[in-house]
Amino acid sequence: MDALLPRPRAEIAPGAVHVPDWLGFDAQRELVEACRGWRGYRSARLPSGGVMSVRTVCLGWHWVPYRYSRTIDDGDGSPVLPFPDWLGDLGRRGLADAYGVPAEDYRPDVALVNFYDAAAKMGMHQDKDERSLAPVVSLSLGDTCVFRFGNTENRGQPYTDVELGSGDLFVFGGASRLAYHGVPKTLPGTADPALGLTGRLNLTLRVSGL
Ligand SMILES: O=C(O)CCC(=O)C(=O)O
Ligand SMILES: [Fe+2]
Repeated sequence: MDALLPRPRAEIAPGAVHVPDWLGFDAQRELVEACRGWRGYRSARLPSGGVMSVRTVCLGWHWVPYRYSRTIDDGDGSPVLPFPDWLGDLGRRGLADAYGVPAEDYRPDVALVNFYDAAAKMGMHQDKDERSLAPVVSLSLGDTCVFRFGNTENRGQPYTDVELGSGDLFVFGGASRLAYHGVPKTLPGTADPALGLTGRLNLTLRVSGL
C-alpha cells in the first residue's frame, strides 16, 4: 500500500498481531506467481448447503469443511498439492517478526490459498479443524480487504475491523488462536496494477497437528 502514510504494527488482541507492508513488492509478485501456479481453486460446499464465494486451493492437507484430508475428497480424489519448504520458511519468518521471538520450531504443514473476486467474502468462523494450537500466519496480496477479528466466544461483538493490504502479515495465536474472524468485504481496485492481480489472495499457514 501507499508508503505516504506508514501504517503502524498493531496488536489487535492478545496474540493477534498485524504487521503492515511486511512483504516487499518483489516478494509479493513472486508469491502471486506461485499462487497462479497452484491449480484446482474451488468454492467449497458447506454441509449447510451453502457454497463459499471464496475460491480455495490447499497445500499439504486438503481442507473439506470441516476436516483435513490428503486427497481432494470433494473433487477428483487426487492427492493434495505439496506444501513447499520455502513457504514454511516464510511462515517462520512471519511468526518471528510478528511476535519478535525466534520461531525455528514453527512447522506449518497446511496452507489455504484463498482467492477473492470483487464480490467474495468470508463469514465469521474459527480455524478449529487443526489438532494443534500453533499460531496461524496469514499473508495478503492484491486488493485490500476488511478483516474482522473478533472474540473467542461468538461471531458478534466485540470485534475489530482491520484493513489488510497487499504484503500485510497477520498472525493469530495464543489467547487469540480460536478467535472468530472473517472478511466482510474486499475493496476492489485497490491493488497496485503492477502486481498483475485483479482481486485478492490470502494464504493462511497452519500446523495441522495431524
Ligand atoms: O482471507 C483472509 O484474510 C482470512 C482467511 C481465513 O480466515 C481462512 O482461510 O480461514
Ligand atoms: Fe480463518
